[in-house]
Amino acid sequence: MKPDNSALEVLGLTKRFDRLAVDSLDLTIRAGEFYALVGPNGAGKTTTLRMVAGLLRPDAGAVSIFGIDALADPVAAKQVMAWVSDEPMIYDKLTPLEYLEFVAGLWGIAPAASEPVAQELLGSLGLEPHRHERCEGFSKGMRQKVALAGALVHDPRLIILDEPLTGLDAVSARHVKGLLSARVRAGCTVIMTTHILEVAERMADRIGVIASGRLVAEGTLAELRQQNGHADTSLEDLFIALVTLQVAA
Ligand SMILES: Nc1ncnc2c1ncn2[C@@H]1O[C@H](COP(=O)(O)OP(=O)(O)OP(=O)(O)O)[C@@H](O)[C@H]1O
Repeated sequence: MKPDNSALEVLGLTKRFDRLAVDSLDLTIRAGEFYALVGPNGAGKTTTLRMVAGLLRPDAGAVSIFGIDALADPVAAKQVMAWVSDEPMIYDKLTPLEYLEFVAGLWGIAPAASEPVAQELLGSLGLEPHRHERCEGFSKGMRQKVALAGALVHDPRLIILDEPLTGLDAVSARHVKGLLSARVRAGCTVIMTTHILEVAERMADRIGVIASGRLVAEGTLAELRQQNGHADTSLEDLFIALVTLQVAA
């Protein structure tokens, strides 16, 4: 089911709660691309990514991560990916450095190997001055960055983030965007949900639009514009047009 260069292949992914949240979704993310998933509130973005990350069992469908069947072998799949929730949980009594060393230990990475990685992550996220302070005194944005650093400490090839920029100030947002772009340049694949369409427009190689649990459009910004028939439309206008069409259908 996996084309040679795909990082993630989702086929027929379906999840129903009291109503259908993800509706037989097909999605292919190429290795090395920065992919933004956008869509209205309740469209099924988080539910899709939680199933991909192995946190929620799909009712139907298949998930392949670099060729690993993530439903049959979730441990192997988790080793090559990172999941960063929009509600991060970290250990408050630890300092960022201790937290990263703790997470690295869970992955079986020796402290001698993890420490330079942790220091580099904290530096690139602007947390270096706070590395020896306990997380309990941190703001929401600082906690988000510690959680992101923790998710990257095992050097995942696929990084999946749910709304990573929400609640971050401009400086922190720039740190996170810089870190993610650097990871993509180094060959990682990033999938991110966002409501900040400007971020999708500026950062993503391709954008997927989800509505009512289905992928209703996908492509580069130029391709989306072409599909919509307006060469100079903003992503916001395209988004509203696509989503309105979906609601009317
Ligand atoms: N644990 C749950 N129990 C019941 N319903 C759920 C649960 N999680 C999600 N849903 C429902 O599934 C649908 C999709 O929700 P989801 O959180 O995936 O949307 P989303 O696109 O991420 O939205 P948002 O942009 O608001 O975060 C919604 O109708 C939501 O109410």
